[in-house]
Amino acid sequence: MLSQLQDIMPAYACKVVVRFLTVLCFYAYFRCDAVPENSDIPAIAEYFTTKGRYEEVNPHLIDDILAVNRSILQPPSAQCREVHVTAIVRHGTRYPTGRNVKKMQSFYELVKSSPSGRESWLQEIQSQWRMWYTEDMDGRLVQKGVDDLRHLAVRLSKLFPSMISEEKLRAGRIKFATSSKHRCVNSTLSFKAGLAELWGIPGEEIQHTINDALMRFFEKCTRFVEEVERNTSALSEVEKFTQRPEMVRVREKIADRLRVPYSTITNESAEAAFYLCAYEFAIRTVNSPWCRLFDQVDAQIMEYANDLKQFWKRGYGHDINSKSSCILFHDLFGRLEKAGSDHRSGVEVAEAVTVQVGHAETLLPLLTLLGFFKDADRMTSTNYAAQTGRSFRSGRIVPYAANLVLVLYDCGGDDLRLQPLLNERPVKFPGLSDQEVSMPRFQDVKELYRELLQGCDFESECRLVKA
Ligand SMILES: O=P(O)(O)O[C@H]1[C@H](OP(=O)(O)O)[C@@H](OP(=O)(O)O)[C@H](O)[C@@H](O)[C@H]1OP(=O)(O)O
Repeated sequence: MLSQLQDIMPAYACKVVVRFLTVLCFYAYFRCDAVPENSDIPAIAEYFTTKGRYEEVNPHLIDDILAVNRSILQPPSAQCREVHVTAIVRHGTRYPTGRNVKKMQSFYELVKSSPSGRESWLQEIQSQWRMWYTEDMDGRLVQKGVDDLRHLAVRLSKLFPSMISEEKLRAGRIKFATSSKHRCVNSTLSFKAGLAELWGIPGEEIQHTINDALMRFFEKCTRFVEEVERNTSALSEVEKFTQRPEMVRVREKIADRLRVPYSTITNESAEAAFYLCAYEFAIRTVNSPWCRLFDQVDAQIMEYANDLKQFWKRGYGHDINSKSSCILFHDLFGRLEKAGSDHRSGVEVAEAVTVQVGHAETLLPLLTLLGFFKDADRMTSTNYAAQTGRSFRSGRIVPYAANLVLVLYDCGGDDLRLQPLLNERPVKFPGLSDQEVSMPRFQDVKELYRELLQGCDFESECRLVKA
């Protein structure tokens, strides 16, 4: 090329042109290339929201899945004894739902028919990777999800050895309840199997009940179903965000990386690409080539899009979202109250431990009702830039196997304490000031939620008010 150039221009000019063309070629190559990945964990794994692994919230478990740190539990005095433990748990890692498998299959066909990639990651998708997801997977629990719950059971028994114990299990003082969905039932069986293996007892002897009134309250709450679930305008901010510049740019960058027209990449395409990256990692622990379609900025925008859905469908977006969990709130505090009064009157607490297995949409409305992760500004389609520091990040709150654990302690002299933990880390009840010192008094917690304890009636909250 240089010789041809020299025929038409002076030598010094040739060098300038060649240098410019070289820089241009490098720019062209890297402009379309995806994010360089050289680790087992996708650089964007923290942004997978409700499709994220539990380990991203507790990275110490990557090296030791059974690691616990009992020093995080700091009762105010050595005489404090656990009276009752309640764990409300999301099921473990699961397959995509049928609806998302369809999106993923369509996007895979689109990428297969895109121009042959020069990049190794695109060549891998187009010539090696095979679509293995099928619609009949339908959100079922995967082996990783079985392990998630088995390991959680062992860790919680190590954290609370006097409560989650073989003795209490054999005495029938550990009760299990689950959503009827197969992913939750199988998660419950896995949790029980974890304990059975730990203590060498047959797992099938441990009973559990199906309780959708508690674990799937959102289906039973008529006002939620009519005003949110079946009302597309309830999620209007979610829809609007798909047309905002941030999300438009994400789609354009995917199109650039695939060298297809911008019109080819729809919002469902971007979702499907993100899900393929997230599920390949969560289910197979593979940093798949699909993740190369997103850089960190793209992933943060995809995270916001899903958090926006969780905010408006399960969180602070609509009051009925949290009020639909009143039935679970009263079940929880009613049991704590009974355990406290039985213990104080010298009666054995019949239900020492309760394990309830549900969904992300079981936990998020309850956490919202309790005031957790409430930010100063509501999440909308237009304030993404101002929300980058938000606390309402669903991947940090309800990853697979997420768990809200409440421990009631008797510290003597009528001093009952209540310690909340989320994903095995102590959290502070929002609005209680003196928690810096130690776990709050149960009485102070009840005072904090007095209005809810006296009201929050599921039937009246969920009754559809005639227009
Ligand atoms: O986007 P999908 O279809 O996966 O959404 C699922 C929910 O999954 P999530 O949004 O939480 O990742 C699923 O919640 P899960 O805790 O059971 O995984 C929910 O049960 C299912 O109905 C879908 O929720 P949606 O709100 O109906 O989209």
